[in-house]
Amino acid sequence: MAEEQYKIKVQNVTKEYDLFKTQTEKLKSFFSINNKNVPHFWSLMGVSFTVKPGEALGIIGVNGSGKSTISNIISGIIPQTTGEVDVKGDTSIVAINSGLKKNLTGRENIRLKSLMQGLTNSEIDTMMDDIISFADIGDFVDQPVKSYSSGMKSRLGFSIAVHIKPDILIIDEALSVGDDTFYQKCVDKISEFRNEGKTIVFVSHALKQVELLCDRVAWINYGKLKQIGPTEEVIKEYRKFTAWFKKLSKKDKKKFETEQKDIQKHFDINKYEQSVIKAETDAHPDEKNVANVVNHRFYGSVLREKMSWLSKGVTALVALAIVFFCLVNVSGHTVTHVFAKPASLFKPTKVLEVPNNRTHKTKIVYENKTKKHHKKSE
Ligand SMILES: Nc1ncnc2c1ncn2[C@@H]1O[C@H](COP(=O)(O)OP(=O)(O)OP(=O)(O)O)[C@@H](O)[C@H]1O
Repeated sequence: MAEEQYKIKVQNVTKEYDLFKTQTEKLKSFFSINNKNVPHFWSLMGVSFTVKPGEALGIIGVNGSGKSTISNIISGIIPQTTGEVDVKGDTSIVAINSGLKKNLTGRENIRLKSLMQGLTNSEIDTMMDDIISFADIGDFVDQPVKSYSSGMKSRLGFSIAVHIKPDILIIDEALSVGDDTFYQKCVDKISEFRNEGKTIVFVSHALKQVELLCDRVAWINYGKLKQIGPTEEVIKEYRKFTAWFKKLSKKDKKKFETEQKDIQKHFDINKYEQSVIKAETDAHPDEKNVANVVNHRFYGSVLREKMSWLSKGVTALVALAIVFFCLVNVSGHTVTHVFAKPASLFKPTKVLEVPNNRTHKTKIVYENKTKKHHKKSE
């Protein structure tokens, strides 16, 4: 069987957040044996899909459903908690709140983002005027980005992203803040991008834009992939859902949302893994090692975000050793002396400088306890 051609593949991807209330709570959790009291939230509860080369995939869903989480994971901005993410090529993300450094000017941001994408300074110099002219932000290009409106940030971000010509362009709600003229320029640029056979992931609430720009759509619903398929079909179902939701009373809306969020809070990753193993074993009864393959897919490509007990122990030991050697250094004793007389760690040797009529100073070292003194040099 020929292997499926894809540009992006996400498989069994989850994202967990710890909902700490304070920084102290976060610090305490590092040292605590039992973290069960910290509430968890699963922004994604096992999402799988592929994006084919040259395809424009729309991602839709209500607020907080996990759209930005998945687009940030694909772009490599945040890591997934479990699952496999395979992206074949460079990505460039345009999002309202990502990518631009607010203390740098527009021009500096252009250079920084382009350098990060692997372009050389001379390539950037050649593109600079085009990027500035597309963004159309006038003299503001030499002002710090923190002084920009959200529309201006979006213009600059979009302009940089399309000019550095990535293989995959990810647009997260960035068109929603621009005005009509800029929006049309972006649509034209995206179409141009599509005609060049580049891959696009387009996250948006604007269903009309999605209909116009996307070949297929993924509907993410409270952390799960509810549906993926041809744009028309998925948008039709999504519209039915939003129409149903709008008709609910305020109380029922609240109840529905709370129920969904509760499912996300109580998601059990181990149960999910078992369900994937079962489904894959049922689908391929002759395959051996399904459990190992699934476990490797879940955890093989992610760094554990939480430290194991062994790592915590080793980190604590290293920290203690560093503190010990600092104290030994400050005390002025040798390590063997401190081991022989641990109390001396807190009784530093005194160094007195006695002036004399020679060209260098004479140091007389007094040991605290004995008050003996030794001439170190003369
Ligand atoms: N750093 C974080 N810590 C805790 N929860 C987070 C964090 N980032 C996102 N979330 C939660 O994850 C869920 C998904 O967020 P995400 O931003 O992906 O949603 P979205 O679909 O893009 O929403 P919107 O349409 O409003 O942009 C939300 O409930 C959000 O509160």
